[in-house]
Amino acid sequence: MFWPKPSLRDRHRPPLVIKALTPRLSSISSEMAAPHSIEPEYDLVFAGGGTAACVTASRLAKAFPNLSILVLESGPTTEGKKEHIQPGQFPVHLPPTSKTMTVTTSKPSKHVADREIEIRGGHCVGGGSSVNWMYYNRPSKSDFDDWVTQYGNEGWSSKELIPLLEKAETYECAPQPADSWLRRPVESLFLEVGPKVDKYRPLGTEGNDFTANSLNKYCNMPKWVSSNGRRSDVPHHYVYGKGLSNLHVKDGCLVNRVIVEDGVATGVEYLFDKRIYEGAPQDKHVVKARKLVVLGAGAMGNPLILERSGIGRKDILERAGIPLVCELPGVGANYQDHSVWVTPYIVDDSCESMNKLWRGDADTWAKAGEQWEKDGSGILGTSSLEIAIKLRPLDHEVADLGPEFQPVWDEFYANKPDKPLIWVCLMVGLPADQSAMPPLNFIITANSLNYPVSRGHQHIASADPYDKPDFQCGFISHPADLAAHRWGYKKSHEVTRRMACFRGALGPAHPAYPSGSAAAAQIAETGPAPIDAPDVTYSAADDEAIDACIRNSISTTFHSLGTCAMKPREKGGVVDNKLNVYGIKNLKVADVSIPPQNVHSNTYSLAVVIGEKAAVIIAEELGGSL
Ligand SMILES: Cc1cc2nc3c(=O)[nH]c(=O)nc-3n(C[C@H](O)[C@H](O)[C@H](O)COP(=O)(O)OP(=O)(O)OC[C@H]3O[C@@H](n4cnc5c(N)ncnc54)[C@H](O)[C@@H]3O)c2cc1C
Repeated sequence: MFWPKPSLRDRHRPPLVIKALTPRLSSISSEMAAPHSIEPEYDLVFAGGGTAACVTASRLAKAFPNLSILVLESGPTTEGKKEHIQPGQFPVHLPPTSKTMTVTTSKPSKHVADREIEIRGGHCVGGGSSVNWMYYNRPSKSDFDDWVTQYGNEGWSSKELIPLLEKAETYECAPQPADSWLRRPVESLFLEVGPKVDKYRPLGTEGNDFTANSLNKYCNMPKWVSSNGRRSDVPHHYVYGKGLSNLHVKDGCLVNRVIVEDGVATGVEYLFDKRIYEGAPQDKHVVKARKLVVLGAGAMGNPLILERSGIGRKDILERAGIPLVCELPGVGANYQDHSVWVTPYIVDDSCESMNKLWRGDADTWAKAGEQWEKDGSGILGTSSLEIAIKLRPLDHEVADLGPEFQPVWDEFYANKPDKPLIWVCLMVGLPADQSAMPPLNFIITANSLNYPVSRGHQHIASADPYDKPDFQCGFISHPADLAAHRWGYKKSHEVTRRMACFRGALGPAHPAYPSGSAAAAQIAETGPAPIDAPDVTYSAADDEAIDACIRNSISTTFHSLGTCAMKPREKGGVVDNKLNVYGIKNLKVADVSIPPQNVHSNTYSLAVVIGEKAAVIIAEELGGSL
């Protein structure tokens, strides 16, 4: 969810790297010269073997046993590896040295205090589903319906997509047993204190029901973790061991470009990824696709493959020396994420947390490992993201967000009651390098903006597939986004500072208020405020301090999307409602690069539903059904 890099003027902060956990990464053989033998031709070829691609490919492989399907994934395989199975291990994928994640660095921008923000993405079979934080959050109905009413994508309404999402769902969200480590005291405290602090926002039971009923309630949230404590990733549930002999998933295969002949995609060019298979020869190979090429390289990968194939904005291709095949200016535009402001707090030792595990404490690892082996329970069996509130300003609160936000409210939110503005979640631990910090007990609250107005882009900088792209995340470049984060922080802080376990805000990550203000006095407190204490009052100068802190700290939820938008070509679209790339036959895109507009939820569920929908579309075109 976050992995903030200190700003240039904030170098004193510790580098946020979980060094202690790094050695646990599995090592990947560097000796194989030709890691795979790949046939010269398949019926379908997938470029990228992430979340959505694995869903689509496996559904089709099962429904059409005579169809040969190749999936080329640039990252390593995940089969049977504990770091992809044990939920509590998710932070091991985050360090900069990780081979299971890519890091894409956004160019510095004045909106984020000239910082370079790093965005991580899954880089392994299963993509994000194999490394993410497993928080299960569903979009709202209107999120899908907007794709039809605003962008003309027939077939993508909530009525059509929700059954597909439910088909994929196997998670269990029944109440947890009393002795479960899930819903620990600190989380119960948040759920208990929240409704007392804010009389308009009660305790709820279902945070995830597609409608306005989920909003403005303090709720338990489900996770992509099964009752036996296993990560619900896509490959272990759709691909590995499923007897799909016609589905060939090859790891360490980096797709360079799509081969287009006379306007038809006929295959892809790939090479063995030297980051996975060190020393592998770097010559390029071609594999033909008899029927279809499907891009599933995600919001970060697809624009790069398309542009290297000559499909994209003319000036970008010219700059990289790539001949134009199809002019499609929308490729790589429209980049979106859910920007997040993570605020750490110190809590007392009564709060059982993940901190010792994530600091690499050997004893904690040994005990947690033993317990997990026994029955999948304990801290290795959870991702520790269990509760949330989806905040939507009430009518009397909208004015508090200020004049920059009002037009956005009027245009986007006012008539869509199922759209929250910010979701706040609490994590019982600080998933970052704590080696330079005192061994205190930390929790974090994370305030994520659901529908940022700000946009970024992802483009190639050259024709070299290993080159760093020209990436701009665009965070808080629109003032309404800043206003929304400011409001969300004030709301969640009122709850956290009243929890009995509260022992202070972790200084550098919170605003540096001007001395003498009420906010400055409050932020220095080292114990809980009474439930009936007045809310903090903020002066204009305090708000400026908050804004500065947001610019200095804002980060990513790793929910990159929208860079190959499904909308009309003349409006910057890249694919039509059947996922066909405009201007090229036999080429589709199927993953979270296609949403024309954001959804409020975390994006694993979105990737799965897009994968399911893509399978339905392709099955129909193949003359069958699922
Ligand atoms: C650290 C992290 C935490 C997250 N936490 C959550 C969470 O708690 N809950 C939630 O709902 N969502 C979460 N997400 C988001 C969610 O996992 C992703 O949005 C989703 O998995 C994206 O699916 P996708 O199919 O679009 O792309 P991906 O799953 O990213 O798949 C794209 C694949 O393509 C491969 N690829 C890229 N370029 C090439 C190329 N040229 N050749 C071959 N292969 C290529 C990549 O290696 C990758 O495996 C998280 C994501 C991350 C990274």
